[in-house]
Amino acid sequence: MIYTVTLNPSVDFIVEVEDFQLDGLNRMSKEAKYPGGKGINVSRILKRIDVDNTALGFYGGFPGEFILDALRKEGVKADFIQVDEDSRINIKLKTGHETEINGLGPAISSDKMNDLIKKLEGLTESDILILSGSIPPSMPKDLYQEWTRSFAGKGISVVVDTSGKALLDVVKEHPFLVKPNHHELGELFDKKIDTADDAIHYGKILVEQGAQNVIVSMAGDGALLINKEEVYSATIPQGTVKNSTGAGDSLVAGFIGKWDQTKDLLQAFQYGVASGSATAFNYDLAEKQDIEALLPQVHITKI
Ligand SMILES: Nc1ncnc2c1ncn2[C@@H]1O[C@H](COP(=O)(O)OP(=O)(O)O)[C@@H](O)[C@H]1O
Ligand SMILES: O=P(O)(O)OC[C@H]1O[C@](O)(COP(=O)(O)O)[C@@H](O)[C@@H]1O
Repeated sequence: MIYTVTLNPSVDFIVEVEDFQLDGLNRMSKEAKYPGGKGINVSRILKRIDVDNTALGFYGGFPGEFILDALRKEGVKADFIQVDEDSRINIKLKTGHETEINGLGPAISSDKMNDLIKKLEGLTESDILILSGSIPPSMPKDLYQEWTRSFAGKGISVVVDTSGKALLDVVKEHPFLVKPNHHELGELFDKKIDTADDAIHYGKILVEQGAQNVIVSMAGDGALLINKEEVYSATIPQGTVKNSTGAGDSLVAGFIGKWDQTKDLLQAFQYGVASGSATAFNYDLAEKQDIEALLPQVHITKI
């Protein structure tokens, strides 16, 4: 079974404004609200591609109810722990540019954290654990590292999608997959990454430090899969970007879903990239048919 953990879920409030005025009154030309947070997005895509999974995490207040209700309507299995404060509302402002304003999220007490740990205690070797997104400020900063050490140590495949020091610390604990985008990868080494060669160079360092597989996504400019044995690059389908929120999460979901079904890394990589682009070309996350329509445009080459 695949479990996703979203410590800091969100309502993603997508707001479009034409001719945005910084100091003026702006009116929305289009708006939408979706359940968000990285693990939740992964679970929604997994469900859409028929991969059994359970979403875990914390929820609170009316945004939390919105998130759970939306997951219920889509048939996503969810087992969330209620907290006192409201789940966050993240603003995704579309003005011709994409600007994101993400909230801090509610405080999580150590009792609530222990409730979540209890839910994870039953995981076994055949399970996959996906830890995605920011860690709320009230929780230990090294939580992903601790959990990766503990669960990967039991033979569970752990996937971590995070950034900064949390990511650098996690790779030492041998996660099955990490997926920085090229900006996040550059940040780790204080370098600007503009080329695939640079991305390969720094991606390989994450592998040397312990990650089993590293996917470096570079938005519309390609993606790389790097492990101890090989490096592969993927072409990205052509299309019009409608809303790239959740594109990275869709890549992770497509990759892990296909890996779970086939144990074939290249098929998984191709499916992951098609999933990321299919979401970027849609307003909400992609549907299975959108993903599969893009597969012929994703060509994988060994480097
Ligand atoms: N402009 C784009 N055109 C086509 N596909 C895109 C575009 N932006 C993102 N994607 C798809 O989404 C994936 C993840 O996007 P990226 O922006 O690199 O990650 P993140 O969302 O984590 O920042 C890419 O590998 C690609 O498949
Ligand atoms: O936990 P963080 O890092 O604040 O990110 C949360 C945000 O990321 C998202 O999961 C989207 O992530 P990606 O665009 O990287 O796939 C949104 O749904 C959510 O608002």
